Amino acid sequence: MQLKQLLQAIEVTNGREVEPLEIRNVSYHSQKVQEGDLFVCVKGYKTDGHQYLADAVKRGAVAAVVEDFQDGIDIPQYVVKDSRIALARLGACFYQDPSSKLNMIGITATNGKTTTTYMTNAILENEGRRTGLIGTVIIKNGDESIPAELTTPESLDLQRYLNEMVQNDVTHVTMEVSSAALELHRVEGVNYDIVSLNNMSKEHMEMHGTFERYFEAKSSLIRNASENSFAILNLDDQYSASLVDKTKAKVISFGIDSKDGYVHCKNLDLTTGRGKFTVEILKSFEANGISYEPSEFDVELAVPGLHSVYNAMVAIIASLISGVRISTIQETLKEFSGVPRRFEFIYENEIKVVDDHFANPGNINVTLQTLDFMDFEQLQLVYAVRGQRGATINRENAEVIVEWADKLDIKEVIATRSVSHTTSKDEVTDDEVKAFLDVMEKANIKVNLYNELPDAIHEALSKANKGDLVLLAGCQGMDYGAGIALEALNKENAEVK
Ligand SMILES: CC(=O)N[C@H]1[C@@H](OP(=O)(O)OP(=O)(O)OC[C@H]2O[C@@H](n3ccc(=O)[nH]c3=O)[C@H](O)[C@@H]2O)O[C@H](CO)[C@@H](O)[C@@H]1O[C@H](C)C(=O)N[C@@H](C)C(=O)N[C@H](CCC(=O)O)C(=O)O
Repeated sequence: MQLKQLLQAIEVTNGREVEPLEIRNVSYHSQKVQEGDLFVCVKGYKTDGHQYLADAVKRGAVAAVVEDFQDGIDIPQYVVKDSRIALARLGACFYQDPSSKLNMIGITATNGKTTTTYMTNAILENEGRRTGLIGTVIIKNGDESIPAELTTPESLDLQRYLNEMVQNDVTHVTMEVSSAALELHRVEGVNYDIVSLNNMSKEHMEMHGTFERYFEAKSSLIRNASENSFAILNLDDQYSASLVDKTKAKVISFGIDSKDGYVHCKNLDLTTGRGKFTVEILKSFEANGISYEPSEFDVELAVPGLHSVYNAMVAIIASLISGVRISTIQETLKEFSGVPRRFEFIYENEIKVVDDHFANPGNINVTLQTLDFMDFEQLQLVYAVRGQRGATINRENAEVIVEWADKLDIKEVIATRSVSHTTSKDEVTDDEVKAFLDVMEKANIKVNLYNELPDAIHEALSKANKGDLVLLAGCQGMDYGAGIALEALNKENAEVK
């Protein structure tokens, strides 16, 4: 693509004449630069991309987009105010605006993004749509998928994936939109047909600083949605509800408690472990040429918990807007097997073992609430202290456990200075551990602290009696915590036989 065409996508402030250059590719990491690239210098959290411009030139960059002009560099430099925004717009332009050729569904929330996108994708797929899925676990393009590195990829990579999906005849893409992505302009230039913000609670203070800034980032997905799009908002969540009149999008609101929206979830029954409820369309709405008049239909949900019902409501409404038949929605949700590490039953025998990512107060609250709906003898809780997220989140996580301690009969917790989602145990600080321990001590809950996760898990398993439930809370899934537990349980079974 010609440099001139690309630069029309961004605002260059140093007004230099554009050289007639053919650009092979756009890149933002010097080590990935190849001959003929336009290199975008991004000021990051760890380092400054401007420092790598000389290296990028050596590797073949023929032009650069910078925030600060760099002396002694022998290629044309185009100065912009914000190179992350520029990177996103250049990506959309280079890949010929793929999102406008796709039905794009953007899902945000503090908790439940992954489950909601999986549910929505499963419904669309069962309706015979060719789908893409982008999120924490995988990036799926039609029949193929690769493991994901981030929840929401960097803007340029995101545009590349979307373009690959267009090339592969995908029609519907459901994606998780993280607050980090919104803060760092990764989805700038993505045209959404449907957006949703389902719930908000404290998370990612290490990036946003305050809850207000976190909400500011999250809500921008809704606030910036176009008048041609739909916004699905949850009236039972005060933050989601506050956005009803803050968007140009057509709002389809819903609630379980609230009956003021377009869609109401009633007759909710969670006693069997599977959610059962009735979706009642209270106010008519039209989407993609289909009119939905006041009516109702029943849904059975294969995954447990009230939070799953909220996630399902978003998936159901997104599917109705996308023109999916109600029977497909019902059949899919009845069979939906859930998402790895989101209240995932990894073992169900004399004892049950549940793996949960247990990341923040909001998600811990719904996880413990789900346990409260269930029948079991004693809970054995293995809490992996969260590293690199600060003392506050560990203190607040502990406070939620304490809030549920009476109801769930938690008198003892097995804790481990082990891995969190992104860090190794060596990076868990004493402050982070102490913040958790202090709250537990005050509440008279005994903590057995282990350095190594396997030791903590073995203790929990050896303590568990018939009918007990072991909760692996933040223990890094099959590749670590759940894997260790399963190996031990399978070995034990083999020995018994
Ligand atoms: C805090 C954060 O989000 N950081 C992301 C950000 O990194 P950064 O801007 O700080 O980059 P940096 O490492 O300082 O480098 C600055 C620039 O120099 C360039 N560079 C760097 C080194 C080099 O040799 N050459 C070079 O050109 C880099 O390509 C970059 O452009 O941009 C990088 C490129 O896209 C991301 O990989 C990186 O994600 C890090 C790994 C990360 O862990 N992010 C997490 C917090 C995140 O985004 N999480 C959310 C989900 C959160 C949730 O809901 O749980 C997500 O969407 O995944």
